[in-house]
Amino acid sequence: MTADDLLVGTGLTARFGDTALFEGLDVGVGPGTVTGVVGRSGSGKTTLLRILAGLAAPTAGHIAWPDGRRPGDVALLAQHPRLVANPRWTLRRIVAEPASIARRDCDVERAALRVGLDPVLLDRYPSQVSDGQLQRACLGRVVVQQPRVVLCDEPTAMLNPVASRAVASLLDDLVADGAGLVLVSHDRRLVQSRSRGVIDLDRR
Ligand SMILES: Nc1ncnc2c1ncn2[C@@H]1O[C@H](COP(=O)(O)OP(=O)(O)OP(=O)(O)O)[C@@H](O)[C@H]1O
Repeated sequence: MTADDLLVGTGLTARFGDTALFEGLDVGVGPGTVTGVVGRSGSGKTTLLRILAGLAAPTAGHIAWPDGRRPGDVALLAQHPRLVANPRWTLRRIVAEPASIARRDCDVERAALRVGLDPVLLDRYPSQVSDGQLQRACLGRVVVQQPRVVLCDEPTAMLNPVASRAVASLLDDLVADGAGLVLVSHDRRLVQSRSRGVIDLDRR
C-alpha cells in the first residue's frame, strides 16, 4: 500500500461457514498500477473482487477510499458477461449505460472500435452475439465509464489468443491513462508481467 492509493482494503477476511477463503488480507490499488490476484478455482478471487467493488461485505476488515469515492469510480468486469448483461438491451445501450447514468454524452461507436467490437453489432441483443463479442461490449462500458479503479475477473477467459492480446493491450492503455487495475486471472504470466504486486490466494 502507498500514500496515493485510491482504494485500500485492510485485514480483509472472507469466511463461508467453517471455510476461510482468506484472512487478514491487505490490498492497495494505486493510480496507474496493476494488482494481480491469482489462485486455484474456488480460492476466493471473485469474492475478493466483489468485496473491493463494495458488492459484498467482508467477514472482517474493511475497505476505504482515502480521498473519497465518487459515483462511477469503480467498474467490475465480470467473468461471465451473460450473467450481468441485460438480455433485453442492445449492445449499444449496454455500452452507453454508464454515460446515461452520469447524464453525459458518449461516442458509443468510438468505444466499440477501441475494444475491437464491430459497430455493426451495436444494434444486436446479447443472444445475437458471441461470448467474446459480449465481453468486448462489457469492456466498452468500462471505456465509456472511465472509472478510477477497474476490477477485472478473468478478462480473457472467453477470448481466443488474438482477442486476448487485444484486451490485455486495452487494459494496459487504461492503466497508462491512470486507472488502478485489479486483475484476476488463472494466467499467471498475464498477471505477473504487469503487476506491482501479486496476491496469491493459494498461499494464504
Ligand atoms: N455467497 C456464498 N455463500 C457460500 N459460499 C460461497 C459464496 N460465494 C462464494 N462461495 C464459495 O467460496 C469459494 C470461492 O468462490 P469464488 O467464486 O470467490 O472463487 P474463485 O477463486 O473466483 O473461483 P473460480 O476461479 O472458479 O472462478 C467457493 O467454494 C464458493 O462456493
